[in-house]
Order: sequence, then structure tokens, then C-alpha cells
Amino acid sequence: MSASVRLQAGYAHALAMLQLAKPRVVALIVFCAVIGMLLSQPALPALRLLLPATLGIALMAGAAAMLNCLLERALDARMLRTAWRATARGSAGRGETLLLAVLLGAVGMLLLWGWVNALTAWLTLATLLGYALVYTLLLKPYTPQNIVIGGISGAMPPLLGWTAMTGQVSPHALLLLLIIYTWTPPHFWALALYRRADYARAGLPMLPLTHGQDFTTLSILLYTLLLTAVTLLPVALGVAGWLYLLAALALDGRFLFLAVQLHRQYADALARRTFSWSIWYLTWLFAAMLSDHYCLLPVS
Ligand code: HEM
Ligand SMILES: CC(C)=CCC/C(C)=C/CC/C(C)=C/COP(=O)(O)OP(=O)(O)O
Repeated sequence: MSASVRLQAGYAHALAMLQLAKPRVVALIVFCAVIGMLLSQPALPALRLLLPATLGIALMAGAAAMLNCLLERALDARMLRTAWRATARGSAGRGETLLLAVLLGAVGMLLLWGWVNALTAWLTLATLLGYALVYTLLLKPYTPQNIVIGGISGAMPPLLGWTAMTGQVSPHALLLLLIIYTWTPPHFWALALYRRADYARAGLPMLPLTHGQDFTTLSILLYTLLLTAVTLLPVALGVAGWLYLLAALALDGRFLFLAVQLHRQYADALARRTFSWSIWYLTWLFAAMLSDHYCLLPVS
């Protein structure tokens, strides 16, 4: 094998290993964490705190995703959506993946412990274990409520960002957690609906398979209504102003419209659109919260 072919193969392998860290999911997780950091302070936080906190949370989230891919490699191999993963194809060795995940997690933990604070380090470790072990091994294969319970891990990032800057948990940070927590069921069940054949092949008890399409679309609609109420709480409690209120109403309006349509006239294409909207929704909602923070026009 020539040096350039070896280099190309090495590059392809590194890229495949990086994919195991689910970079796009982690990007949104880190985005929400950073917004949690910025919201916790009236002015911009010091970079010497913001940078290690961001990197530490990103590395530990990536490590959690990598461990999930490792533990689920046999299930992933049975699903069209995930069969391409290096762990599922067998091109990433078990030892190699475990080593990389532990390394990323350890560096992340050290950064948080040494440069941020112990509370954030422990909470992020608990989040990592909550997703990689509790959700992956104990909830996902056994109950259709897997993501409702396991969603607590996914909802932690803004709270982690908040504690990274302040060293304490506050009601405002818990409100941010609650927003992602109520967002998770519509986010995931929309995907589970149009990917149900995949989940059936893997034998996973996802809600569309255990309780049917109508029950799942109704659950999506009810959680979206709950999400609408929860996203209006920051305004009701006086921690967000007009700009956020208008953005939340528009974003919630679109989410509710899609959820109602989905329940009334189910189509895979609509479920796909709802899933895709859930990602834009969270991105814009948190961006609006941040913009509002810097130009607060109170709703009195
Ligand atoms: C337990 C909670 C969650 C579950 C079960 C879940 C499930 C999923 C699944 C299965 C996908 C893959 C879609 C695909 O391969 O096409 C996905 C994609 C995604 N999720 Fe979630 N998710 C959860 C929480 C979160 C959280 C907390 C965030 C961010 C704050 C997030 C952001 C994303 C993004 C950005 C994508 C798109 C990735 C891409 O396009 O490659 N998810 N989610
Ligand atoms: C800060 C920190 C340590 C965060 C860790 C929490 C974390 C990475 C949450 C992500 C949620 C996620 C990618 C769920 C995918 O579900 P799945 O595993 O069922 O999806 P899959 O079928 O694509 O593997």
C-alpha cells in the first residue's frame, strides 16, 4: 500500500471515529450549554471560564455518544439509519472505541474539574452516565417511556452551562432544562414514527410500535402543548421579554400546526418535517432567548 493510500485510509478511519461522537447532535447540545452560560451572567463571561467549560461539556457529550454507539453496535447494525456507523460495520474495534471514549471523557472531566468547578464536573459525569448507561442499557430496550425518562440527560446542557459559570443550580437554569425536557418527546417520536420499520427490525419498544400511530401522534400533540406552556413560563416569571415572547409564539405556533396535522392526517413525510422542525425550533428558541437577554424589553 502506498503512503498516500495509507494516509487516505487513516483519514477515512478518523472521520468514521469522529462520526461516532454524533457531532451534529453534540453541536446543538453545546449551543444550548453555551447559551445557558451566557444567560447566567448580565455581561459576557470571562473566556478563561467559558472556553474550558464549552470544551469540557463537548468532549463529555461526544464520549457519551461514542459509548452509546459501542454498546448498541449490534442493534445499530440492524437499522438502516445506523448500519453505516463504524461500530456497527465492525471497522471500529471495541477496544479502540472504548479507549477513545474514555480518553475524551477523561480530558473533558479534567477540564471541568480543574478550570471550571467540581459541581459542573460531577453533574456532567452524571449526565454522561445517564445517557450512555441508564438510557442505552436500562431504558431504551425495555420501555416505550425510554426517552421520557432518559430525556433528563439530554435536557441537562443549559443547566451544566449555568452551573459552569455560577457554581450553583438556579430556578432559571431548571426552567431551561424543563424546556428541552418537554421538547424531547415530540423531537424523538416524530422520528420514531417514520423510522418505525427500523425500530421493529431492531426489536426496540418504541412508542409507535407498542402503542400505535394514533397514540404516538396524540402524545406528540399533548407534549407540544405542554412545551408551548413551558416556553411561555420565562415571560410569565419575568426572566424574558417581548423579543423572546414573539419568537416563542411563532415557533410554538408552527410546532403546534405540524403536530395537529400529524395527528389528523399522518404521513411519513410530515413526520420527517416535524422532526426536522424540532431541531430548528430548539435552535431558534435558544437563540431568541439569548438575543432577548441582551436587549431585554420587559413584558410588564
Ligand atoms: C433522549 C433524548 C433524545 C433522543 C432519544 C434523540 C434521538 C435522536 C435520534 C434517534 C436522532 C437521529 C436522527 C437521524 O439519524 O436521522 C436525533 C437527531 C438529532 N438530535 Fe436528538 N435525541 C435526543 C435528544 C436531543 C437533544 C437534547 C438534542 C440537542 C439539544 C438533540 C439534537 C439532535 C440533532 C441536532 C439531531 C440531528 C442530527 C443530524 O442531522 O445528524 N437531540 N435525535
Ligand atoms: C453533556 C453530556 C454528557 C450529554 C450527554 C447526553 C447526550 C449525548 C444526549 C444525546 C441524546 C441523543 C443523541 C439521543 C440519541 O438517541 P439514541 O441513542 O436512541 O439514537 P441512535 O439510535 O441514533 O443511537
